[in-house]
Amino acid sequence: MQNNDQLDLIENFDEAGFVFVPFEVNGKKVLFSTENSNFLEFDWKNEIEFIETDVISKVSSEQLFSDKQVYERRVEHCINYIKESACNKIVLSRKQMVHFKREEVFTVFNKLIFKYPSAFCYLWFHPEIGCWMGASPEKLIKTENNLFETMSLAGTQKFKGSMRVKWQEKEREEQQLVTDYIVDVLGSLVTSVSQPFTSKAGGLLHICSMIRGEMDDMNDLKLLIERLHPTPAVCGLPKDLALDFLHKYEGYDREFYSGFLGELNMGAGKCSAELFVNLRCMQIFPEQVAIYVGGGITSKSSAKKEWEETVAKTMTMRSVLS
Ligand SMILES: C=C(O[C@H]1C=CC=C(C(=O)O)[C@@H]1O)C(=O)O
Repeated sequence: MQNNDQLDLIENFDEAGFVFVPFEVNGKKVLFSTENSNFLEFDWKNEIEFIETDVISKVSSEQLFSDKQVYERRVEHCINYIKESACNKIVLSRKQMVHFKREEVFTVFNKLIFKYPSAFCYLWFHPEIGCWMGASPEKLIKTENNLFETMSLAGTQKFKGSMRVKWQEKEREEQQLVTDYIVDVLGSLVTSVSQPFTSKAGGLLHICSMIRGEMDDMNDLKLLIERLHPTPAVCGLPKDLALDFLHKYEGYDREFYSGFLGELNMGAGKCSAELFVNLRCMQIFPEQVAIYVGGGITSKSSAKKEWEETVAKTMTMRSVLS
């Protein structure tokens, strides 16, 4: 917890503290520095209790109907653009407004950490930026001295009780594009790439590959981040064309959704970091929340399925809001 209300920004990723970085590379990169923060520790497993219910927070059917029409039209436009341009993939997204009582923020966060023990769960607030909460399944980068690990995560289907699932060509291709991009931008730093495997994130399954490597200098974290962010798991390929499309047609500002966040322990002889992509997240307002969701569009996408995928992704947050 930062012990003042200053807004400290980060530039070089050679600091120590907790970073919160938006999707746009030129946006404000916020740092809660270790120096200006107090640390509170508690064993949440003994402190809180979560009773699972089947209640999902409601969105009116009129709202869903109009959101669906707008999103499906955007997806169709995106598919046509991909077919006619040099773009292979664009990760289109939207935000879903859901009713919420701000007083419930800590109850909701308790539910989140209980429900998604393997995700990176966070609750973040700064008076000048606002309040965000999320349960990210995607590691952007983890470093320890000069060793690093990153992840290629893409392709989505609902978890229906088994991890032994079949992946369609569209999902396999879309994940391979992310792996190829990461291997390409990190070049000779990469030492190993795992086979793709199925990974579970709440009620969803994704295809994942782990990519590991060695930095020439253990202070090269900034360089790695600049090469990786935003990856084609949240933006698209080629990056400049995808970004241009998103700026023109996505229709809203992503702010911190699909940016990244996490701990930096750099300087004073220390060199480690663990940063996560800000997915499965929401922005909290006094009476409602904005849940952010997206999906990778390729020439093989269907607008209806892409809508359904984003609805399934909203459930990660909606199922703790009830
Ligand atoms: C962009 C999101 O997910 C990414 C990560 C995993 C699977 C994805 C997909 O199947 O499209 C996305 O690339 C999101 O959850 O908002």
